[in-house]
Parts: sequence; C-alpha cells; structure tokens
Amino acid sequence: MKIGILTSGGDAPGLNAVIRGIVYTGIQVYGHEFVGFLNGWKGVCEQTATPLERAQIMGISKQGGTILGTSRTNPFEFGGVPRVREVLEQQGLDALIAIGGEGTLAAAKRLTDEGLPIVGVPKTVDNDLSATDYTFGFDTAVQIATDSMDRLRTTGDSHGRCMIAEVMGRHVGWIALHSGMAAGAHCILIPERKTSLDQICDWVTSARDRGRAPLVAVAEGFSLDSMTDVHSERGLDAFGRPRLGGIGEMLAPLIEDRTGIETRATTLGHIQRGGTPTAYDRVLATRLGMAALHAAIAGEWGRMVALRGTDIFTVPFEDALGKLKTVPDERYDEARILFG
Ligand SMILES: Nc1ncnc2c1ncn2[C@@H]1O[C@H](COP(=O)(O)OP(=O)(O)OP(=O)(O)O)[C@@H](O)[C@H]1O
Ligand SMILES: O=P(O)(O)OC[C@H]1O[C@](O)(CO)[C@@H](O)[C@@H]1O
Ligand SMILES: [Mg+2]
Repeated sequence: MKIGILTSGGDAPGLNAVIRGIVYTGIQVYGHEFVGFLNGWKGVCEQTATPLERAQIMGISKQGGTILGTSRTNPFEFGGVPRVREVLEQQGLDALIAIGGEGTLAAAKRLTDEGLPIVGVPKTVDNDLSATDYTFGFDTAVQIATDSMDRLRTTGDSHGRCMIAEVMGRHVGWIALHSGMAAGAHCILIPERKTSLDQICDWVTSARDRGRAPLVAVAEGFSLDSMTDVHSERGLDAFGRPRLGGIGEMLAPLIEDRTGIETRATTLGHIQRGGTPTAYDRVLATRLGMAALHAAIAGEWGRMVALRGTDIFTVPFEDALGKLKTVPDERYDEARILFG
C-alpha cells in the first residue's frame, strides 16, 4: 500500500510520535510506502508532498510540533472532493490518514462520505473530543501548566500575593481542572461552571486567612455569572470563532479591589502546546498511529482511532463530532472540596 499522512488544525505535542508510529510500523512490518502532505489540507490541495521513509522519522517522537507543518485550510475551499481524489490518484495513494481535531475530522468525514479512503487520528490539547477518553497532547499541556503553577506559587508565597494562572482549553475546563488540582489551586474556574465574583473572593480570602498565597487556576473559556459571553479581545480566527484569552487579566483587578490582596495574572498561552511531549503522550500517540495504520490496512474508511480505558478502538468520525466532551459536574464537585 501507499499511504498519505497529514496534520491539520492547531498543533499538539505528540503529532510526530503519531507519524513515527504509522510509518515505522508500515515500513518495518508491511513494507508499505508513505508520503507526508505539508501543512494539512493545504498540502493535499496544492499537492505538496514529501516521501516519508525511515530517515525522516528517526528520533522524532520526542520532538514537539509536527515535521509536516499544519494549517487551518479548508479543503472544500480549494477544490473539495474532486481535487482530493485527483491528488490521491496522481500520488498513487490507497489511503490518507488525517491527524487533527474536530474541524479536520469534519472535513475528513465529508470527504469519506463521497467515497474517499480516509481514516483519522484525534488530536487536541483541550481533551474535548467525544468518543476518546484522552487525546495526546493533553497530558503534556497539563504538565506544563502544573509546573508553571508550582512556580507561580513560590513567587506568590514570597510576596503574599494572589496569583492567577490562565490556561487553554477553548470551551472546556479539562486543562484547568487537572493542572489546578495537581498544583493545589485554591480555586479552579472552568467554562462549564459560571461562578460569581463573590464566591471567587471568598475562596481567595479563605486561603489567605489560612496563611496561604492564593492560587486561582482559570480556563480561558471561563465566564463570571454576570457575563453573557466568553471573554475575547483578540478578534476572530480563520473560521470566525472568537479567539479566547485574557480572562485572568480581567479578573485580577476585580479580585484585588474586592479582597485587598495584591493580585497578578499570567496567561500561559502557547507555551502549553510547545516542546517535548510527556512519556505518556509519546506512548499514546505512537499506539494511536499504529492503530490508524491497521485501520487503513483494514479499509476502515470514515473511522478514527480512539482510546477507551487502556485499549484502542476505531469509531465512526461522527462519534467525535457535534458534541464537546465537557467536564462532568461530579468531577468539578470533587475538585471543589479542595477550594478555599
Ligand atoms: N465542518 C467542516 N467541514 C469541512 N471543513 C471543516 C469543517 N470544520 C472545519 N473544517 C476545516 O478544517 C480546518 C481545521 O479545523 P480547526 O481549525 O477547527 O482545527 P482542528 O482540527 O479542529 O484542531 P483544533 O483543536 O486546533 O481546533 C478548519 O480550518 C477548516 O478549514
Ligand atoms: O493556535 P491558535 O490558533 O491561536 O488557537 C488557540 C486555541 O487552540 C487551542 O490551543 C487548541 O484547540 C485552544 O486551547 C486555544 O484556544
Ligand atoms: Mg477545532
């Protein structure tokens, strides 16, 4: 077989381990051939492809980013089904493996609905894709956020300040929940639970009264109960969605005014997506890559690989689309016991 690979959407630590898992197994076990398309669907539509052999994938599983590059290009704006079919034929490809988030998989679904041979690998640091327990990149983002919060706590302790750490996650609070719990935050704020400023200040004051420098972990998509929409001051992305970020900076003066505790906010931003993946993410990504290769060999078009417990299965693309995997109430209530 000859198989094409692309990475699309925002990057996530572990993308290179997926590519290595696919190519290594395919060459070593089956003698298959591979090409990588550069910069997501853009590379497919423009037919910028590069051979992927053992030399290209050596030692890459510990590298952050993606050796193939990525973009948010919509294939339906650049020729759609006929163009993708033509490129697959010209490259002599039997299958395409698309590694990406819900947008990438939505595009892949529309293409497979028209008969194109595509399987998917779910990717997002936000961990918000339904149908898979965890996505690779999430563990790394949580580790980076936790390390950062540990650091914020020592400087907060020195100055007796309230420190706010704003983390990614788009419209879900998984990164905030996990890193906040790991770092011992005195309050975790997530999009799934609108909260009042009074409640936040109660937690902050209670931590200070116990002699602690309060740490607030806030997800970028969080809103106060008085807000009608998410905080967005950076315009819209290429797909017309609000760019999130800045809620921590917005909360800092409100908390300081209300509690009298000097407060500083740090937005961690893309640091959470950069650099080397954790061991967990490397292993998960490698296994997902191997499973995607097997799905392609089995002709499981229109399906993506997914983690359930410790096993990997394939599920239809639509299982991952349409509905975000949000933080359940019971998970938040469990963490809430530790606040204040
Ligand atoms: N419903 C759709 N149909 C066809 N193409 C889509 C659809 N949704 C998104 N896309 C295309 O796929 C691209 C990638 O989607 P998106 O930018 O949301 O990244 P993603 O793969 O979801 O990863 P991320 O986790 O970074 O959001 C989009 O820019 C868009 O061009
Ligand atoms: O890389 P960009 O386009 O700035 O997107 C940032 C968004 O992507 C993510 O990192 C992953 O979906 C979100 O957490 C964040 O809101
Ligand atoms: Mg997306």
